[in-house]
Amino acid sequence: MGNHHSKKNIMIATQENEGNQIFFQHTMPNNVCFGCGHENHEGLKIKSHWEGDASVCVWESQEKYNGWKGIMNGGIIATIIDCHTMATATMHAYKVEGNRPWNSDPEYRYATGTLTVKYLKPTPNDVPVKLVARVTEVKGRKTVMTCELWSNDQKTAEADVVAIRVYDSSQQNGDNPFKG
Ligand SMILES: CCCCCCCCCC(=O)SCCNC(=O)CCNC(=O)[C@H](O)C(C)(C)COP(=O)(O)OP(=O)(O)OC[C@H]1O[C@@H](n2cnc3c(N)ncnc32)[C@H](O)[C@@H]1OP(=O)(O)O
Repeated sequence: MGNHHSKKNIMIATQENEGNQIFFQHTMPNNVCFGCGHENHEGLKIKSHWEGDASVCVWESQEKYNGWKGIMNGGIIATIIDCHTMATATMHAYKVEGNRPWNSDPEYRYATGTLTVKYLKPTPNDVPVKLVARVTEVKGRKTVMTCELWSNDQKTAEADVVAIRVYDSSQQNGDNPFKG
């Protein structure tokens, strides 16, 4: 059992650390989220990483995520922005605490408080998109971010996002709906 488990972890690490790139989501086991969970086999499986102070996600859509034919569905755009920014808020919190790993204590979890997307141009659904998020403010349990969506060299959407820290293992008392 123990061996089986560690083999599985090794396999995940090999598959997912493409090149030497470490993606935020690959340090997050048991993540069943539709947008970013690698345990959600029907999900979008986005992958985010730091490029300096910005977090970046390159994601390739599929035909089933069309809005109008050939144009990416707006809800899917909101979903990838949501997941990329929640992972960014999470990893930023760990980064400012000495870049400690996600599986170290205390464990923090974030949920979307507010997500405002401005759709600027149609986003082609048949070329990879790039998300670029930046933390603009951390205040109490809130992390405020901007996120841009780029298709080729065109910015097709921009978002303002507020993530709220909804779980802190050092403060946990009683039930927490986000701990499941
Ligand atoms: C680990 C990485 C993997 C990530 C995977 C999962 C990513 C998935 C992301 C999601 O889809 S999460 C699901 C969608 N979001 C939710 O279900 C959240 C539902 N809402 C809530 O549970 C509560 O409304 C919430 C926790 C967001 C806030 O309630 P609280 O009672 O904790 O907030 P409180 O009233 O104490 O306010 C704390 C601060 O947050 C601010 N705030 C509260 N709700 C807000 C809101 N909705 N938007 C923006 N700011 C908000 C509030 O103004 C205040 O700021 P200040 O300290 O500056 O005064």
